[in-house]
Amino acid sequence: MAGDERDLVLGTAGHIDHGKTALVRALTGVDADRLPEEKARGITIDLGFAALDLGPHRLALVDVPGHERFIRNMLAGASGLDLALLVAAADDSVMPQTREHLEILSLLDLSGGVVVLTKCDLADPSWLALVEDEVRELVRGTFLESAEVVRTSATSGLGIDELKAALARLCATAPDRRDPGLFRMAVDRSFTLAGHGAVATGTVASGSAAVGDELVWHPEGRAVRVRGLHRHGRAVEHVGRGSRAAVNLAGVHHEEVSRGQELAAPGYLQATRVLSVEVRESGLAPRPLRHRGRYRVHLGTAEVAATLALLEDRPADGSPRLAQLVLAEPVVAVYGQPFVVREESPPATLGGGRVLQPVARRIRRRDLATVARLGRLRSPDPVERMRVALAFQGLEPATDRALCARTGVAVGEVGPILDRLAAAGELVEVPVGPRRSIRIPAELAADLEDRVLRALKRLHEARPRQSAIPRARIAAELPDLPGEALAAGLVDRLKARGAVVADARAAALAGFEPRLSQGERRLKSELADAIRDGGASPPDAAELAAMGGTRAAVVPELLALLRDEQRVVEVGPGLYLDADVEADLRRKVADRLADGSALAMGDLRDLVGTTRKYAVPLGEHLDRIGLTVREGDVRRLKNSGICK
Ligand SMILES: Nc1nc2c(ncn2[C@@H]2O[C@H](COP(=O)(O)OP(=O)(O)OP(=O)(O)O)[C@@H](O)[C@H]2O)c(=O)[nH]1
Repeated sequence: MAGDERDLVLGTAGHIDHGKTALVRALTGVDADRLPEEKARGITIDLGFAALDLGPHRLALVDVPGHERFIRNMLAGASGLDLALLVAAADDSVMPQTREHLEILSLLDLSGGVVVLTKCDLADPSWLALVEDEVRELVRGTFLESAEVVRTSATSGLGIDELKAALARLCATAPDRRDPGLFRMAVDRSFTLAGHGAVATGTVASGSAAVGDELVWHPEGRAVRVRGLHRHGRAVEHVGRGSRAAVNLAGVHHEEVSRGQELAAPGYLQATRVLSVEVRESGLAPRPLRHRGRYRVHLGTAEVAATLALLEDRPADGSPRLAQLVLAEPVVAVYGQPFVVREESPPATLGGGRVLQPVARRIRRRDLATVARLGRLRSPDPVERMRVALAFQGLEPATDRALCARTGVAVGEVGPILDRLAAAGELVEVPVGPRRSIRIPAELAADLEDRVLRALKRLHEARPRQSAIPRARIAAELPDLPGEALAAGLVDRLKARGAVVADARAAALAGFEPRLSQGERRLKSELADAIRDGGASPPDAAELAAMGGTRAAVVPELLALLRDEQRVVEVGPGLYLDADVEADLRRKVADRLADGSALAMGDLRDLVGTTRKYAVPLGEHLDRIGLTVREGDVRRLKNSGICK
């Protein structure tokens, strides 16, 4: 939400027992430790939630566990945070999970926060000054470098008002996160509500949802309906970005819903097992990331086993490397989404990064051109990212919503960017079906056109006697193209720039001339003569083949050549009439039927002076070309004017 009223998500971070939960209670009055075991042991095991109104701003507080063993729960809570509340207890100072949480929040790309020295009632001022120095040293060079440091005591109430004031200042000044405009929520908890069914809770990462909306439940990809909504415990009609939401779902059983799954607007996300990413090593990592290393990847609220495929060597400056994550289970992600890489045993946070391709194919390290293209997705320029995403997309159609997920461009800006690219000639429209077309990068269209030209060249070489190649045959030569419409569209583009000559049926490279031997040329004119001399009773296929003698095999090609030269007309399978004879036939039939009369088969036979053997296919030919229509045993003129 822009301007002076905002919904933001703030997460606690810090070592076990450093007073995170007590601080949340002091700020909001809510005990975020809700599990009986948490209360019994006095530690946070899973995520706790509370809301804090700060004047015009509303903060959703996520309280995370500090214990090392529950770091995966911390990671689930840390996804989707805008701001951090990093705590260090005054009597304990900086401890291992203070460092690890800070590192994880840095990897997750948080924009800011407040540092809190808790339990200040337990330390004297000189000690406090030392702890504050240590904490300031810790955050140097991180996103909290310029964060305010506030001293508090949950026991005495010291500093709680100052902390609220600091948080209000932070809400007012934190940079706006761009909202792609489509609903998305990672599920962090699910339960059943008697009489209402499944409820999934989470932090709304983007967009908004209203009661009655249809959403998709991922990674299953099933449609579900929003039956009811709660925001911070109150029934509401809709929830938006930055809210803690409980979504009552129709269409799914609560036992099926679990942490790590997501709810999203239809058409937005697509489940995948391969993500292209950029990844960097954590400064705290005890060992480097390995190519083909098996790790745990934390993405959203999901935690999935994955193999890391590094696509680049380690850059000297420590900047992130291009890589792919091959996941053991499908996940959903969007462009730019941060993730963390950990190892189970011994447990350690090794690194993290952001997603560049939320749906990817495997890329080989030695495929340098593709690796370089992937690198271009790092661009801060949305137009460049769109270009690259479309190049990767190739011929697969993508909706604006899918492109939004793949580029991080807000859904409303996708169309205008595509229009701009099309206007600049960078995108061209090609047909992919009878009434469907897609826009593809001009570069890809040029590559495809090149492939059509090469296919035509191959086909001409294989059929030197054929003046043109049927469009269907050209399409068959490029089996990976989706459907004949695309091949036909590419032929038309080539025709428009004069590289091929084509009609509705067939195409040839511009300047191609069929090549015939002397004997073949002679045979061709003999065939033409025989067909002409046969009049309306020309030689049939067997007779024509017999004329070929030892060259019988090339007869069909020579006939096709005569047809392409419009010297003969194929009136039935293997049955050719001289072009003049065929025109004469049409004229005679048209004249005869001009008065609306009907023509029986015997009449047609007598009219053109042939036998029944020929009259039947001739009649069918006249129907096929639209001159006549058959009504039972007779034919009538379909409409006038066809016969010229
Ligand atoms: N004296 C004093 N004790 C505090 C203060 N804040 C918390 N404590 C105590 O410190 C202990 C741990 O506090 P929690 O708030 O549960 O700590 P936590 O960081 O949430 O712990 P985990 O979530 O399990 O990591 C509890 O016994 C609290 O009563 C404080 O300001 N002063």
